[in-house]
Amino acid sequence: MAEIAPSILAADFANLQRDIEMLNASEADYIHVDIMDGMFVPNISFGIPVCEAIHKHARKPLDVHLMIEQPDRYLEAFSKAGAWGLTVHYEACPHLHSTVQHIRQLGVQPGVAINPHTPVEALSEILPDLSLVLVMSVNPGFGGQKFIENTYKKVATLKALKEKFGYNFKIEVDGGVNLDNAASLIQNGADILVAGSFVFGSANPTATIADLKNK
Ligand SMILES: O=C(CO)[C@H](O)[C@H](O)COP(=O)(O)O
Ligand SMILES: [Fe+2]
Repeated sequence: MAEIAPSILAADFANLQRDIEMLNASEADYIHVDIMDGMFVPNISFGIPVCEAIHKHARKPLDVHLMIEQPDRYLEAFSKAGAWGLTVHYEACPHLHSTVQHIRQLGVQPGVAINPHTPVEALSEILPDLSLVLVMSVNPGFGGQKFIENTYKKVATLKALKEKFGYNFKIEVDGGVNLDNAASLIQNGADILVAGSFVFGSANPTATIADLKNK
């Protein structure tokens, strides 16, 4: 069984409060909040005021995924906007250790995300400092993409490192997650599954969250 983090990116933005209330009443463990700047990724999603608005109604921790360049500029603002966790991209952070320490100093759980082409081994020196490693199972920027199969191997490698060194970080998988790949992801070591379009595109999102949770 894994924890579930539905991605609000796939919600109906004109009915955000309604969709947050649905998540509050569901078996979701977190609300995944995708921030895209049109620079690190080609798409723009939403920013700090929307994160604040989500936080006002959410009764689940906000798992904030920053797909932005130079994220250090905005860590404090997202922390004040209610982030429980702040995940930055390895590919966007030349001073990753400093960025991670900054997140922790803000009292927020630090996470690092890796794109599909980035090997898990690139994180070896930072793993002891992390609460979360987010493995992108699609190229970041858009919901509704096809799951990349190589993700299983990366999750298994991370799990082996956790066991070998006794690290505490959770392994989160983000992109194209559905009921066809959830069980294998969990078997390979995933602790948290992000699902956007599979949840919000289903006829009964509450039941879909429960189905994913009970895998
Ligand atoms: O970070 C993301 C995209 O960059 C999203 O969290 C992810 O794509 C979730 O959406 P879906 O489940 O529809 O793939
Ligand atoms: Fe995400």
